[in-house]
Amino acid sequence: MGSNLVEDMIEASSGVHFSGFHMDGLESKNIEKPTTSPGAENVHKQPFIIGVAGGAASGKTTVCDMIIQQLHDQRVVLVNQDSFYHNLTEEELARVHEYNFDHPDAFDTEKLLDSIENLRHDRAVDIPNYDFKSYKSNAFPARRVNPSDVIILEGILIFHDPRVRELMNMKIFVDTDADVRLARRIRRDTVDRGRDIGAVLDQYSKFVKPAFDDFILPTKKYADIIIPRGGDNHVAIDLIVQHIRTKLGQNDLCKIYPNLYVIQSTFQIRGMHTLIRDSLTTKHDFVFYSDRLIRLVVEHGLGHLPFTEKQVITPTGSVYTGVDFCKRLCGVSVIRSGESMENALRACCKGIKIGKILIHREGDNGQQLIYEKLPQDISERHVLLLDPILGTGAFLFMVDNHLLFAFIFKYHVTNFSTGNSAVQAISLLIKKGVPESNIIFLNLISAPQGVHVVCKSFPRLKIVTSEIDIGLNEDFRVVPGMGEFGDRYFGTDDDDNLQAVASMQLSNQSR
Ligand SMILES: Nc1ncnc2c1ncn2[C@@H]1O[C@H](COP(=O)(O)OP(=O)(O)O)[C@@H](O)[C@H]1O
Ligand SMILES: Nc1ccn([C@@H]2O[C@H](COP(=O)(O)O)[C@@H](O)[C@H]2O)c(=O)n1
Ligand SMILES: [Mg+2]
Repeated sequence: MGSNLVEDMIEASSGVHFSGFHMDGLESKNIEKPTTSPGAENVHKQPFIIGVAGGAASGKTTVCDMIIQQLHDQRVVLVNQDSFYHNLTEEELARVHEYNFDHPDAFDTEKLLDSIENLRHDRAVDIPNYDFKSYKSNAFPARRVNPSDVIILEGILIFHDPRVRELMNMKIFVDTDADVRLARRIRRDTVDRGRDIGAVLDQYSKFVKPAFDDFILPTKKYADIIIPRGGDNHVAIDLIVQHIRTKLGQNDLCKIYPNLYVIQSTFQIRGMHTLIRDSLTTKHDFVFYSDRLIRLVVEHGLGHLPFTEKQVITPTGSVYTGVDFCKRLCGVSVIRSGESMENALRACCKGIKIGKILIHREGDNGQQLIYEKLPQDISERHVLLLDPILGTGAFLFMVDNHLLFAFIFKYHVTNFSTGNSAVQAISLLIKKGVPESNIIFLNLISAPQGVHVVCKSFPRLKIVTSEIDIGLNEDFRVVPGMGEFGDRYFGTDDDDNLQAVASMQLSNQSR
């Protein structure tokens, strides 16, 4: 590629671009469109959903009760899978000892999904109160459950259906020895449920044990946390409660995507954001405060790199056990805005190699022209991908049964210099052999739409950002945003015009 062409493209990339793929003709395709009303998807807070599975009488309910007790200042609701047992027919009731209550088909999973969907959308639901004595789910009045900050789903087979599993932000498996479970079950079923010990043992050997081996135990692999000894394991429960508290204090998107990291907000950080977002801020101040913020994001991103232990001798002759920095690193900036982050990276990582990527729409046929200059051995390096704004999303889709990098298009109008190019850049890095888990994407501001696309498409990559904005406006620009980052940073915006508009808006507001 000739240098003139590259220069032309860099020049062109400072304006608003229609990249890759046009909306025309797309309406009929079944492709999710981004929300155009700013923040629509963000206004409603998503609950933190915890799944608790394990064998019958393993201590699931006990663990849930302890979590709820410790989260006393949060709105927490427990939804038990038992509530969704099918009602038995007269025939089944007559031969209840032959009914398998431990099989996945014993539950009305559609109804459970429906209830959770309602709770997630802020609607109260009526959950049946199952009666283990009469085997009926309508023996008692239903329980009214209100939307909450935390929803705990508990049950022997709560991890069985992938649709239920996918709703969960955290999955816990209570792992208790089979003999302990059986002993507890005998006591519970004879004392609390008025059953005969012979029937309890028959049910156990005929249904409970085989179902545990066939359906419950195989779901243990989905657990994020396995708690041995159930409610006796106070350390595990404390850690879980701490984790939930952290997640509740975080941006909603961090609860959904474990690969998204928003740096802890402080008044200093808010102050810097206030300055760079202010349309009246001078170029000099914009660059100064952007640089400060970028430095923080870079330092935070570096904290996600692997390390090795290292011991040194201090001047007092003592041993200090510390860590050695990860050596095989490289930065990659997405031209042009990403270049504003290079200095901060160089200041933190002496002599770091920095590659560049430019992605440009060529013509109207959706072709992408990609300029890249990357280190030869990039596949062996951890990559810090630099782009200050993650704006719109993009979609991976199939064309003629081929899912290829060349077919990754943006499906709507976007500003080329903002984050949408991230998906193409990441795909290019992966195509060059960089493992997805070796990529850390650093930016200052992310729009939820961009986060959804990047985090879903690349779940092993990490995004480190300093603030998540409300959304995108009808022009697919991040709002509240900060305008054209590249233009403001490199001084190619029409300052006078911008400031005149802002002053006019301010004076209108104060009238
Ligand atoms: N750590 C424990 N020590 C003693 N008994 C326990 C313990 N955990 C639970 N139990 C008892 O065992 C029975 C089953 O516990 P539960 O929490 O209801 O299990 P699950 O919900 O998994 O069926 C209950 O009677 C409960 O009181
Ligand atoms: N009518 C019923 C319904 C269910 N069971 C047993 O309950 C167990 C699940 O409940 P946990 O609280 O122990 O998780 C399951 O093993 C069923 O066999 C029942 O006995 N009668
Ligand atoms: Mg229970």
